[in-house]
Amino acid sequence: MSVKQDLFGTHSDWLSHTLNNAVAGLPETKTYLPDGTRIIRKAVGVLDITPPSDRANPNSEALIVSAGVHGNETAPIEVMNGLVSELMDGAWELACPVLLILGNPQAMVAGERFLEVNLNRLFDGAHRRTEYAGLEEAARAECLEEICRQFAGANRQALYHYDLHTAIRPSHRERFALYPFVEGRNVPADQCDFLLEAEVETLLLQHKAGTTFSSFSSSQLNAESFTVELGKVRPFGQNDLQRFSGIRDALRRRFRGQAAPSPQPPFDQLTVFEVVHEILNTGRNFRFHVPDDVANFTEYPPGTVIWEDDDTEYRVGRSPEAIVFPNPQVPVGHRVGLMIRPQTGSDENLI
Ligand SMILES: O=C(O)CCC(=O)N[C@@H](CCC(=O)O)C(=O)O
Ligand SMILES: [Zn+2]
Repeated sequence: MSVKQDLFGTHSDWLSHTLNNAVAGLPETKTYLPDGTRIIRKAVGVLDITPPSDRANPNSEALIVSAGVHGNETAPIEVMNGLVSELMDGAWELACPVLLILGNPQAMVAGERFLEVNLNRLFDGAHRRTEYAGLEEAARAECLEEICRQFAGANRQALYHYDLHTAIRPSHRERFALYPFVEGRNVPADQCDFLLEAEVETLLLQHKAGTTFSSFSSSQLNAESFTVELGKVRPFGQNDLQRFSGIRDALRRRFRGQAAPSPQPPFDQLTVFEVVHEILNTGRNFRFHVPDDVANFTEYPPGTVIWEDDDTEYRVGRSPEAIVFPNPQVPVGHRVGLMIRPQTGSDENLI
């Protein structure tokens, strides 16, 4: 039997196997590529891939790469599936341990952001909250956390996590990354260069810890983690994958253990914003004053009322602020959007 058959049965590739087994609880399966690379399918949509022990890992790193945490954000899923196919077809050799994750297979089948609850709000233990008991997404978050912990425990190299997404709204900045907040943590310069290599020119620094996948891996696994927004949400088959070649090529370079190129024009300057306010649906007659169709990074002048409820309101402060991820259709307590402004002062959060 071929490696593909071992892992994916009659299905042509990883994505097809994942979509066709989204509700199945398949047992763990292990196989080896002809070059000795070990592939373990830890769960549906989760591959733990380790090069032979005598192969050099020049960048001394282990990588977690995830996509499809939101089921309708399909382009990064297609990018990852393509890289897995290349590896399995022997197009190149893997140099470092990688954990590849398609986050929410059932939502991918449904073509929806999520089924019952937003998976990307359930990490860092939030899946244990009583209101989420018995939900598919809570079980998936728990499963993914455990697999990531095992991977981090088994691979003592520097750990990196890139959680790949696409955005619901159009955006004045096509690609941007979010750096989860961890007390005392600064963005390493080599990670800024990696984002530029992936043609991601904008970085948002979170101002408080959250319950996203990247927050979990950075705070609990000590990974350097980023949520990376790579373009616009589209159904499977409708993505222009050329627009995603930056992340594809940059990830492939890391997987192969090749040296980092120095940033090249036009992708040689990272623009950094800081989150100044997270808008939450307070549930107290919450009113959101940002129109439904507004693009990410739309700027509002000082004094603009962004939201209000029966007790309070939020106005833009002394300098202009921009909105990211505006979405009032979320449950009470969940995020309606982020208010950001260009990073002030020196680059104190960058090293
Ligand atoms: O376009 C949108 O409104 C959402 C896109 C998306 O899924 N973004 C992530 C960002 C996670 C983070 O803050 O690190 C999300 O909302 O989960
Ligand atoms: Zn998303």
